Amino acid sequence: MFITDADQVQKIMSSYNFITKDPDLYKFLEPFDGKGLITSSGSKWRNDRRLISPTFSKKNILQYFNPVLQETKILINILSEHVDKPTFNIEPFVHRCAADFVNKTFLGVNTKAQFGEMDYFLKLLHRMYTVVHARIVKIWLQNDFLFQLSPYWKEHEEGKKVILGFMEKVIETNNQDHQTKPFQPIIQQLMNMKNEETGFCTHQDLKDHLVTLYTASEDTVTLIVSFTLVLLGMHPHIQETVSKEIYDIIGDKHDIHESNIDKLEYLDMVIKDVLRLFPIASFLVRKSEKEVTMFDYLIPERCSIIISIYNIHRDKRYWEKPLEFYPEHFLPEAVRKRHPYAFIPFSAGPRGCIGKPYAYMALKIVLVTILKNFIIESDGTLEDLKLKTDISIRPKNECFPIRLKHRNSIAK
Ligand code: HEM
Repeated sequence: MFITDADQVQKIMSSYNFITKDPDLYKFLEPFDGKGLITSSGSKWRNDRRLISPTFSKKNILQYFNPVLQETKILINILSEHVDKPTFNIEPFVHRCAADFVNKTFLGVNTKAQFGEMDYFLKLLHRMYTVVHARIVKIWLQNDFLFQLSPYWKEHEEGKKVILGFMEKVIETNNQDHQTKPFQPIIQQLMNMKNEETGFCTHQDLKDHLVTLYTASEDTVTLIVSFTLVLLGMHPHIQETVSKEIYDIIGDKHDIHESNIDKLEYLDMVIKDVLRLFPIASFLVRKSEKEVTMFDYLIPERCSIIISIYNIHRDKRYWEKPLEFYPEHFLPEAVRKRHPYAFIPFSAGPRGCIGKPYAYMALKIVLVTILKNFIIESDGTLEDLKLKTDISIRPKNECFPIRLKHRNSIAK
């Protein structure tokens, strides 16, 4: 079943009959994610989700504000080299920065991805999104024997070795690291939950959850920052309105502070319209746990339901300018009038994204800090951005071209 109607999505997503992901598709993530939150189901998912959720509450993730900001300031220094230089692809720079702050805040390790230390790892990780997606969409690769004969197999095995090996090393290092940090990384919080009674969190649980959280965060945040910068470069008047808001709320002498986050309302609208145009997961697949009648159809047990977020986000029934970058879609009165399930970039309901508060915080820190320092320029129009999708949605040529100029003083 293919769903593109917000009413139907609401019924599916808020029902416990549809919280099982389609195992025939999600099983290809399991060699990496094991039984982490994205791939697990049933009581394992329910228990783990209940235990992990408080770790990602808006209040708890604020302790990561400064570590994310510190890494972003390193990014600014690196980007300064590109001021007044020709067009370049911003994505690898944001990706390395995101890797460093995710490593710090989730895994409790200090890395220097921004200085090239993790380039092989990040390239391999990126490649795995393509390999896993290929297995999902190319039916012949779903057969283990044929997959092992394909050129993807060697990469898949190398990816497993390097990514899982990295997580093992991180867990080992964390067990030996008794220094007190000004914040408690996610790994530490998960380890503190170790409990014989609940059975959580074994070594395997820890590894599965860390790989899942890692892969769910670094690529998503990188892509949304990169898409936003390209769109702001294409729409100078929107960029100036954001810059003015930043100046009014933060001024040009200080860094962004955690108390500013909720006040940056126009920036929030900008990010949301980027999430609308480029929903990281362009579609979701759920499986019915039992036979039900819904919207006048009999949905049999184990029926696959495909929810096309991409189509809903560009449907003229819900959006005034569906194919344009138009942050005003998120003015409070427009939001009030719209169906609540017409905008679901983080999915929704019990299986909605656990990392939403972390994502919004990181997106705002990185975008504000870049926009306080630079004016972004990019050529072309939104229509020129041809997309493809692997595990995430991204430009077909994987390039986010921009130019930078110094912003000496933010728009006053
Ligand atoms: C802009 C950033 C992000 C977007 C657009 C996004 C989007 C999504 C979507 C659409 C889903 C549902 C996937 C599905 O049903 O298969 C999801 C689930 C999930 N996301 Fe995110 N995500 C983002 C950032 C993050 C971050 C930063 C984390 C890490 C904390 C994270 C962790 C997860 C996890 C663990 C799940 C599975 C939840 C469950 O099934 O219980 N995400 N995300």
